[in-house]
Amino acid sequence: MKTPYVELKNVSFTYESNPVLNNVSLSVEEGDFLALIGPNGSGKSTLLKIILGLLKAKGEIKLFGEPISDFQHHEWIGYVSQKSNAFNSGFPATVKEVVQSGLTKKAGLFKPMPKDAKQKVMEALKAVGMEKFINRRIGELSGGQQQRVFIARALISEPKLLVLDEPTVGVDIKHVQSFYDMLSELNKKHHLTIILVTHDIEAPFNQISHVAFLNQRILFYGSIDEYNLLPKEQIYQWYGHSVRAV
Ligand SMILES: Nc1ncnc2c1ncn2[C@@H]1O[C@H](COP(=O)(O)OP(=O)(O)OP(=O)(O)O)[C@@H](O)[C@H]1O
Repeated sequence: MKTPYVELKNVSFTYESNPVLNNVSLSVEEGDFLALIGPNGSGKSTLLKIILGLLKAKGEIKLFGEPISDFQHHEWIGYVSQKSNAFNSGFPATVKEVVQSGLTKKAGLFKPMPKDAKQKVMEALKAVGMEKFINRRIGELSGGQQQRVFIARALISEPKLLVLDEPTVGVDIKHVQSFYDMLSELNKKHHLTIILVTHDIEAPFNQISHVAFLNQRILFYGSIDEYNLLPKEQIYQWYGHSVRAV
């Protein structure tokens, strides 16, 4: 059996006196495309921060087979946070500069850029369909385009696992499908394992492989085929009153 990239067993977390995660267990294997879904405030971002080592939780957490406390290869995990695409039009950095800044994770802040930096920037931009925008100012792009640039920035350090927190926030509704198509291509063609956090249960899930439904605890975890067999009313009920069945 392959070693899971992420393995959580009975993970619990409390902010001061506010319990947020209760006995969460799940695993992400190489090649998976996992959607972590749940309503606002259900603990999704907190769980990601625990996986990224930014918050310390109770329970067992292993990354690439190692206990998180021993894990050193942080460059294996690319992360794009929820509010990464909040630039105003006056922001001076170009797409090239933003993507290239992702190389410092691998090269180290004060080391020179590798000689093939430009080529790597181009490859990362091609993978997200943004190569034509290399010399544009990041602030002049749409929310969805900026999000793609931030994914390219994460890809440039050649991660094995890409973690995306609500990547379609700020993406125009008519571009959401092509955004998911791009992620699917990264998963299938570039063999990238992906964890995607979203509170959107209407997202086009046809390209993902697994779903974990979180609301403080895991209410469902399984393949997309198993998820699709769930009665819609059940999913809406898990969401509480924030979403109505159609
Ligand atoms: N730094 C913090 N200190 C205290 N409580 C926090 C902190 N960050 C989040 N919380 C609380 O923890 C709970 C879970 O928050 P979290 O951001 O993990 O949820 P989420 O599922 O990602 O929500 P959303 O979909 O709205 O982004 C919420 O009740 C939130 O108010």
